[in-house]
Amino acid sequence: MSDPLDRRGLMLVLSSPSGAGKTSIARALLAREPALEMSVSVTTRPPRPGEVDGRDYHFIDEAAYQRLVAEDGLLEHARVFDHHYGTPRQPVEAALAAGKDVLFDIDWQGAQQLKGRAEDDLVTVFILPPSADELARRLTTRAQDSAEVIARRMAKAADEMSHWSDYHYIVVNQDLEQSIAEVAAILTAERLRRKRRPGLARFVNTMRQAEE
Ligand SMILES: Nc1ncnc2c1ncn2[C@@H]1O[C@H](COP(=O)(O)OP(=O)(O)OP(=O)(O)O)[C@@H](O)[C@H]1O
Ligand SMILES: Nc1nc2c(ncn2[C@@H]2O[C@H](COP(=O)(O)O)[C@@H](O)[C@H]2O)c(=O)[nH]1
Repeated sequence: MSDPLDRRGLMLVLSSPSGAGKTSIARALLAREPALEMSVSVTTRPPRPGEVDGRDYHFIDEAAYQRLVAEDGLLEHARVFDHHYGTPRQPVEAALAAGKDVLFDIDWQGAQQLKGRAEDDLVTVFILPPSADELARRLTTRAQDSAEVIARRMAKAADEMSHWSDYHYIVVNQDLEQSIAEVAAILTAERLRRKRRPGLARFVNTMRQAEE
């Protein structure tokens, strides 16, 4: 009998203005979801204190980034806050082929590019902060960027937020635990979608035949 749980992997995208909480939600989700794999982006920005190469990002220089673009090694890529960011193609394709789900922490430009390439497999979530003041507070208390970088990110927040309505789901990240639970619920529901479960038709047919 075919496995009724047999299904296609999905691509779960989290976007938000900088500091709204994508990384915090993503980390918690990965810790509780063994079938979920993080897409580790490449970036030309320097590492923040505590960031680990290969875990948080693959930190690369401009020449390496341009090579990846030229050889079509990135599934999507964009310039964000004066640096280049991109999603390495091969690990995502390998994970999806193995039936795993992949989590992306990317901006609206990246989400738009993925939509153009893999709309059927894509589930997008926009994370909003509870207020502009709280967003500023989070960026400041994270204490990992210079005052200049924080000011630049705050200045871009309104523009980033203008893309909220292009996303399938919206989570207002006031209480972190609740936001994690909400994104986990989205993942659970999307995994159960009929279109992602090709094994179901045979499963039901086999049961129906057994009844005859
Ligand atoms: N619900 C919350 N309540 C209070 N603080 C939060 C909440 N969610 C996240 N934070 C804190 O806000 C700061 C920014 O969060 P985080 O780094 O997850 O944001 P981000 O959206 O990934 O930002 P960036 O796009 O710049 O990487 C962190 O210090 C984090 O601990
Ligand atoms: N389009 C893409 N955007 C990305 C990717 N990796 C990260 N990001 C986004 O960049 C900003 C800034 O990130 P930070 O780590 O410097 O704070 C944030 O919105 C990320 O979601 C990517 O591969 N492609």
